[in-house]
Amino acid sequence: MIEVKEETIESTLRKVIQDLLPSESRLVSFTKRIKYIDPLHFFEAGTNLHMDRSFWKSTLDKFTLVGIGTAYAIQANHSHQLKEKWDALVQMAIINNPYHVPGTGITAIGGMDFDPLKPRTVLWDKFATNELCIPTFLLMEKEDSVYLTITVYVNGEDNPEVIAKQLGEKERFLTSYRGDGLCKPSLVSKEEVNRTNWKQTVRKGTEFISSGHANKVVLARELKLEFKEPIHVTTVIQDLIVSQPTSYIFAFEKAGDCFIGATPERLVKVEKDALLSTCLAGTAPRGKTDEEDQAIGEQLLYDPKNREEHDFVVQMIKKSLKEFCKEMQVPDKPVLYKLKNLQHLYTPVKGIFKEGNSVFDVVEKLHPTPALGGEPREAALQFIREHELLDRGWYGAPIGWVDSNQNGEFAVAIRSGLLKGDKASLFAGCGVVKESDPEAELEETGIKFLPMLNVLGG
Ligand SMILES: C=C(O[C@H]1C=CC=C(C(=O)O)[C@@H]1O)C(=O)O
Ligand SMILES: [Mg+2]
Repeated sequence: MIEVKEETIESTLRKVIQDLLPSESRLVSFTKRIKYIDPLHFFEAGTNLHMDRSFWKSTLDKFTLVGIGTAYAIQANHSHQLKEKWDALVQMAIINNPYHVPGTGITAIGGMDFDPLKPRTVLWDKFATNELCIPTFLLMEKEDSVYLTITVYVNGEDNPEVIAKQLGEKERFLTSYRGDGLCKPSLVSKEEVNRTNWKQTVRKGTEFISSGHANKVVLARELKLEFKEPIHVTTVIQDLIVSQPTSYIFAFEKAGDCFIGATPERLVKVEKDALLSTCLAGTAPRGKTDEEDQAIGEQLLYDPKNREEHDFVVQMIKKSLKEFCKEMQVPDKPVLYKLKNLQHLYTPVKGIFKEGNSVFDVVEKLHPTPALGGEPREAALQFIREHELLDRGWYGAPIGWVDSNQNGEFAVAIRSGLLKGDKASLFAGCGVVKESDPEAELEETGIKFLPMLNVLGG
């Protein structure tokens, strides 16, 4: 990667393009600090330019990314190819970024299939098996500082003046847009897909476990929704930010379809040499009063079935992260993680990241953890592939971002749904262990639909 400093887009492009052969291409990026603008205005403005959009927010870190358009998309059949392709691209890139803050310089946002071996249905036809999108315009907000990175893929025959002018016009539109046009969705129908069959699948899961084939299998189901008019994505994001302040809010749009959610589950965060991960499994509802809520929480903390579900995740993450960390801190007991609609057992993991590894290596090693796949992984995946009546697509898989300075964060895409115009599919799963009761697991998945269902007017 070549770093250049203190030039305009046009002068940088001119120099880069004149050195390229007609058949050669380069990614060129330019980061600057801009005055405060509302990230949701910027996101909404993207629809008017008919460009795909992406969104990521970690409310706790006061960190937001909004991507508009696609300067370059990395698609791959296998997740390990993402890293190879990303490294090759960044190595050749021309990066003009005087700031050493995560989420500046070339930054990509993306996700992947939960299980690339499960045959696809039309539901997810717009989404690649693995995809990283490097947006043309990327807004990064940290605390109250806002940065804009403009990235473009040029070849030796491009005209620097024309490109710079077009980018300038779009930038002015995106950064000056003020209309929010918020519009609440009106739900007209709701269908729990295969509700009865799903309980039978859970029963099959417990039999599979009792007969010694696995210890845990995570099974998911789908809720189909229909609306009066196409769902307004910006409104959904805004409502998720307000209702789920302790979750990551994400949205990834592809040719009009949008995968969106509010997940509490961090898979991995890498910033310089600090690594963070999360074990999240074991669930109970919130109480209606403080006393009831505390009592439910206490019960969850000591409930053997939920502790077992949780412990498989802790053991696996601990074991998997050893090779990546010089030091690691993992508390030996979970605490409660409270969300608006439910509470979880939670064990945070902290480590000192060993040099020479990347966030992609960790994602590949961890996915799927027993919070989404099961234990042991292969037997659980085989069971899910054969018996789950659902195309998970990107649900339950890593979703997140990475930048050219090796920072990045991926969450597990749960509490999510796929919006397709005036229709939506929501997904929710639960950890099935030997003692699982199908009716109780059905109820648990029912609560897990709520973060998305509530903001969609259900
Ligand atoms: C699979 C989901 O949740 C996982 C994460 C936390 C708790 C879980 C549980 O208690 O079953 C699940 O393992 C989902 O929300 O769709
Ligand atoms: Mg559970």
